[in-house]
Amino acid sequence: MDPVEKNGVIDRWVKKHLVLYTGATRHPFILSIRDGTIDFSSFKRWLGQDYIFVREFVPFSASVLLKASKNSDDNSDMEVILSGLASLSDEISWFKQEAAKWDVPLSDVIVHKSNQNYCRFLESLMLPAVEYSVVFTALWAIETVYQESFSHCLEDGSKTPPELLEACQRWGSEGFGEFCCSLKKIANRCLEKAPDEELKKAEVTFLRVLELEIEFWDMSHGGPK
Ligand SMILES: Cc1ncc(CNC=O)c(N)n1
Repeated sequence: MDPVEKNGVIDRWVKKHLVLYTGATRHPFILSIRDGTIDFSSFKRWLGQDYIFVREFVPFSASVLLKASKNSDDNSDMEVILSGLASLSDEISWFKQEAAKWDVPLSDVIVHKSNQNYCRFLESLMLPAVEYSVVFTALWAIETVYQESFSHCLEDGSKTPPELLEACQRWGSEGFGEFCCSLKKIANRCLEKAPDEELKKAEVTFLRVLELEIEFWDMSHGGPK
């Protein structure tokens, strides 16, 4: 493929896989937050499981940072990833505080199968052999699903319960949106230079993230286990 055709790879993939993308970013769980019908027990289930996920997401982000320091041709990549890592520290504190507020005991959360699958997938991406463009695509997709989902709950006309506004602002804020925009630019730059085979791998990884995000929402939204 010539370089011109590869421009805006991410936008092309989002368009090409719009049904799955929308499935992840407009999931019934998110729509129930937005229309105020959410069952708080679902939110609590999500909170406990996401705390475990985020703890696994830290070493994943660190592995992307390590790959940036070795492979990237642009120094600013590292700064973007580092700022993401720094906010994860704050995020872990938030989860603990929020869990206390909702009486969710984080010490004895049983890891749900869907969460376990997702964490295993992150582990597989941490292997040194996985290309920078592939892991960066995953990083962009993971963050963007949350950004698109939670910002939807803050739009005009949404009836998000006040108790959940803080959670929505964490990922739905303008600042997080800008962060995702920076991730997208870097992902596009890496993908433009990637050989076709690597590009294919990155696309498959993108689709896998979307599936895993949908399963994660399903787990939160579903009835008691
Ligand atoms: C399942 C899942 N996907 C994406 C995010 C957002 N990234 C870090 O917080 C998250 N917390 N949980």
